[in-house]
Amino acid sequence: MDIDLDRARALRVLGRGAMGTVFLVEARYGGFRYALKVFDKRSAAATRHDAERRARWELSVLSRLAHPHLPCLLGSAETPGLLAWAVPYCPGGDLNELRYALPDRVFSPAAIRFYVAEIVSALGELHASGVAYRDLKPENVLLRADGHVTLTDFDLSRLLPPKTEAPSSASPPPRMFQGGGHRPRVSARSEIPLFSHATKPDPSPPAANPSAKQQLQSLVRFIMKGDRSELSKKAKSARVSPVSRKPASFASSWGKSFSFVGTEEYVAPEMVRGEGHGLAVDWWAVGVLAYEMAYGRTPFKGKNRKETFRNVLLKDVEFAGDSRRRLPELTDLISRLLERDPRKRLGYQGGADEVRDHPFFAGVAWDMLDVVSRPPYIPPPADDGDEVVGDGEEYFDKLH
Ligand SMILES: Nc1ncnc2c1ncn2[C@@H]1O[C@H](COP(=O)(O)OP(=O)(O)OP(=O)(O)O)[C@@H](O)[C@H]1O
Repeated sequence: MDIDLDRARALRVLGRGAMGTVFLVEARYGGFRYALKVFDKRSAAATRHDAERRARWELSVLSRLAHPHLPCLLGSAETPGLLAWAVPYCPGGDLNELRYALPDRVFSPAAIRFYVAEIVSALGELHASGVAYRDLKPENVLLRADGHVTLTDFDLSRLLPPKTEAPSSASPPPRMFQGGGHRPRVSARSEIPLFSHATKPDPSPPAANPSAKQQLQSLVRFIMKGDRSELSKKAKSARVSPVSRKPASFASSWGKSFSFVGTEEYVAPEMVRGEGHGLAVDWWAVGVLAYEMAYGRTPFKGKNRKETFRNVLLKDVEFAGDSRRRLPELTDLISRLLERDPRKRLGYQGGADEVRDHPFFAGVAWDMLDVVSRPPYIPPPADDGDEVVGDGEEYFDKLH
């Protein structure tokens, strides 16, 4: 479905990444807000590292997602110079920002259980569809207004069948990628008339239309003079993103990728060794994330990248103080996720269900995470109306 920018105004820039700029956009009628990610095909970054292919891949993945802790695609638009898509707005910032706001910069075991359970649930859905996320880190875990989480940033994700057997003509393609994808659950949000027509997401690249084209060209100009102060503030707490955005190698054997992507402190040993990797890299990253939430630092960080990778391959995970005694389940979960041999790692054999069954998650209502679990932190009501950047309103008016 095409984005109808005639019904929208840009409020501010939410974030800027390697793949584009994300705006907070408000529907002119009804006031519904959503995030609009804009990829400028002609930017310097876009011409490097196969970025356009990654942007299209991200859009294609989003168009098929339907899970409470994964973003759903609200709409998209394309011009010769731009590709843009809308997803629900998450006003609570990300898990990294939240951790930095905590007095001792660590989460309680209960909060870790809550957030990691939702992340495991989201990864389980992605893996069931054959997609390895490959970029799990706190900066990519966004907080919704109700305090539940949503993963963002799918450009490094990759379609990988769950196991590494040779391809068989009898094996069906992963369910998300069968014949146009499955129809997402319709959320209340997607029924709001933001867009010119409400149909199920189109997995193919969106068609350009003249009006959207003009609007988006102007949007690029708006981006260029956008407010960077908000962004530089945020960058301080955020790790620099992926280690590499080289084109993914498609010379991969079935079920494994040999590309090297991710954020260095979160990269799994099999990826460092370059021996090919599968979905288990995401379970490794869950272990790193849980460790960072519990101890306020990642387990393998070195003085430089080389030392970090050496640590990933060789260093024993240190559990500070008496945490093995105080937090035996959490310590065990982290140890089993940070198993260097991917075949022995928790989640390798039994997928997300194996992780869900770990004693740390005892009592978690997996089927009703979104309903019965009380988030440890509810973001204050967003006051984004006061933060309109530049001439956001006039800018959209000029488009007509
Ligand atoms: N739905 C959203 N709601 C609120 N903020 C968002 C949303 N989506 C993205 N952002 C903000 O925009 C930033 C950049 O988004 P995203 O990570 O998708 O872009 P990217 O170009 O792929 O980034 P990266 O360089 O990390 O790959 C995020 O870190 C986040 O701060």
